[in-house]
Amino acid sequence: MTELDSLWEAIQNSFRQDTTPVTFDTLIAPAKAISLSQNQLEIEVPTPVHRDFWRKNLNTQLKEFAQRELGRNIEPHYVLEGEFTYTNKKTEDDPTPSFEMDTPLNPHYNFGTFVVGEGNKMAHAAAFAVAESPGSLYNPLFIYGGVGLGKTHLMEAIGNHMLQVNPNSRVKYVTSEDFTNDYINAIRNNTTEQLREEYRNLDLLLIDDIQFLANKEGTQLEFFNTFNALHDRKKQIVMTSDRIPNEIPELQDRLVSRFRWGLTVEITPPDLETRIAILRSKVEEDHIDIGNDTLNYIAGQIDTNIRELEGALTKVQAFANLSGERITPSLASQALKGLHRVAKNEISIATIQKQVADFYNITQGDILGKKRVKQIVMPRQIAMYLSRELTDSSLPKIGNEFGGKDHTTVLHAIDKIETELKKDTDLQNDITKLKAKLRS
Ligand SMILES: Nc1ncnc2c1ncn2[C@@H]1O[C@H](COP(=O)(O)OP(=O)(O)OP(=O)(O)O)[C@@H](O)[C@H]1O
Repeated sequence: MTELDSLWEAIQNSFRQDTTPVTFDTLIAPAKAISLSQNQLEIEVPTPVHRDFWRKNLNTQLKEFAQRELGRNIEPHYVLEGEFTYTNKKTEDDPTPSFEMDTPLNPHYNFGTFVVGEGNKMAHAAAFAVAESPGSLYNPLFIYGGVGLGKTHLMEAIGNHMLQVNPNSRVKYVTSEDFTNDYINAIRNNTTEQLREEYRNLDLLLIDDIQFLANKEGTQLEFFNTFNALHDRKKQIVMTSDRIPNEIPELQDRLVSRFRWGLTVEITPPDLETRIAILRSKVEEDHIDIGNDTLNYIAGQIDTNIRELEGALTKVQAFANLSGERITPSLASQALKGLHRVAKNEISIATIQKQVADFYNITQGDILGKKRVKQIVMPRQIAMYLSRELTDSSLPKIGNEFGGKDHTTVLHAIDKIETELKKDTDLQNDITKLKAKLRS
């Protein structure tokens, strides 16, 4: 063993004794010492979140441990393992938590039950770091990604962790719709002062699905003031959304810029290994007897949404209970018959364009083209909307497949259709028919 290896082993052991197993596994164990000179120890870390956490929370201890081992002072230097796609802005310093909770968190949504994979490791590390250092490391933390990928799970895990460390912490979890309703009710009942008192004295505010603040001017102003009050006092704010802040339509610029003060992290759909690991952890937790081959089969059927993945497992279990048969890949295939047809990857953007064009008696060329007449613009926007709904494609990819259009055009189309859908029943019927056709 080299001097560096034995030094690092000793340092890691000291950290292991000094921290909880989950902190150690998440933030300390992934770091590796890569070189040691007279006074500099170079440490490689997997993500910028790890680097920030080491710099801010572990640096002093690291120097102490190294001094104890080597008998001299060293200066740690952190380097990143690779490049990461994330947006990071500088943050503030120091807080401490204390509380009472009126929105119960789901106790299952904790870090221990969260399976870490390629698509969520950055979000997981950031959430954990925030739970360990609320208000100081990344404030706000903004987690975004597709439906059913674990955003709420991670967000509530932060709350559960904080409450575990300090049961008096004031933690509140709300969806942005709850926040809106609270605000409207407070105006109606003349209780805005109480509402402010409640929200502005929290240690941790978790706001889910923040995109629903779009178009709500009054609520946005109230939220802006709540945000500022909490941030000024170095209290942690965590938000989730299906998209990045500047893609949320009609969100005031001052909110967009505040949302980007902290860290914005994306969760992307899990790869096959992660899906299998999620299923495995679920069957172990529920003591279900299912072989790896069946788990592989189920994980192969659903590749986008973890909620659907869990639903598929439940379906297979129910099918086995009803039929009294053992769970095998062939039983799973029977139980999930028909499911694969609606799996997102089965439908291509080209098929959507063709079906929509046929439905509205125009050509696929019209859909791809640039004509701005109403009879074409609306079907084009519907096709873009369905491409987002029924495939996994990103906005730029959809734009590309629609004759090289910009992703903001796609976003605009989706928002337009979503808004129209709220009031136009003919459009609702058309979309239902088109979806049924595409899935048949
Ligand atoms: N990495 C993971 N490990 C274990 N379970 C997970 C993981 N990711 C998601 N889940 C589970 O998948 C389900 C859906 O997750 P969650 O509700 O957090 O998704 P979401 O991204 O908030 O979805 P939505 O966009 O609908 O709000 C939950 O039961 C959650 O526990």
